[in-house]
Amino acid sequence: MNDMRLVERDVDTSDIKITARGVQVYYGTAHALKDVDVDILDKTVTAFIGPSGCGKSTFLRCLNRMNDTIDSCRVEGLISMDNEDIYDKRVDPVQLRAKVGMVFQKPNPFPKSIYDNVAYGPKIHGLTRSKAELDEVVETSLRRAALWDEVKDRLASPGTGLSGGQQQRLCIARAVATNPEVLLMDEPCSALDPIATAQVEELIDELRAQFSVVIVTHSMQQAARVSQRTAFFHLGNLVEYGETGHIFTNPRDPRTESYITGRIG
Ligand SMILES: Nc1ncnc2c1ncn2[C@@H]1O[C@H](COP(=O)(O)OP(=O)(O)OP(=O)(O)O)[C@@H](O)[C@H]1O
Repeated sequence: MNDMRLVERDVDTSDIKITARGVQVYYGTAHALKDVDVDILDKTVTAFIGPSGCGKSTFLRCLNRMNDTIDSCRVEGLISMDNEDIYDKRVDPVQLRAKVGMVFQKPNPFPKSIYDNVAYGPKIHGLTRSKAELDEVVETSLRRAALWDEVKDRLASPGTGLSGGQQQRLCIARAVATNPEVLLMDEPCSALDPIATAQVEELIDELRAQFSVVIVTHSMQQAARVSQRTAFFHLGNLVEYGETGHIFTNPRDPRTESYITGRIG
């Protein structure tokens, strides 16, 4: 961990965007997540770290109800965004996922043009009134994802024809096109080379000016580089949560220390 570049960035806000209280997740009878309490801050990057199978992705998927799509999965407890229960019967999960966007481990552009990949969300959610407005949203989103200059002359080409790093930035553009309030990223750089990883990390830092970003990562260096808050999970428990610099230099719990020093994992 000696080469880790610990960046002590200020957390710009203390506004809480998402609150979780007593969250339990079961897959059938298997208890995957146990009594998780956490406050996720607005305009902040929060990293979820921990050994494989500890429940990071499961908890991430709770935050936009992606677990609803898994038949065996049951979520208990309270998760609220801006003080509204996201599991309330009146909440439409499709609308929720426009507000809480997600980028997955493997870039997964739709088999459509670059333009249509980005235009898809605004179209289905009726966010634009004219072609000119939609064009503008597509351009702005591609610019926010630092991809515009590379694709502006081939917007009609298939998204799947881009490089892996470009495809992941296209997926980020697609996620930001619906103007989300939270962006969830599940190991977004694991399929990328170091250059594309650096581009996505830079982008994450820029995106947090506009909204809350939650990232699952296996790379502690990445967590230290991009996040201001870190949550360490172990065996389905949220063991420790706090400022990233603090978690990496002065963890309170011996399990956190063992993980960051490479003794468990
Ligand atoms: N769809 C599923 N059906 C059944 N069990 C699942 C499912 N998804 C995850 N699990 C189980 O829930 C537990 C937590 O898994 P999860 O994928 O959330 O962990 P993780 O920390 O994200 O792991 P990794 O770092 O390997 O991606 C594991 O025991 C896993 O086997």
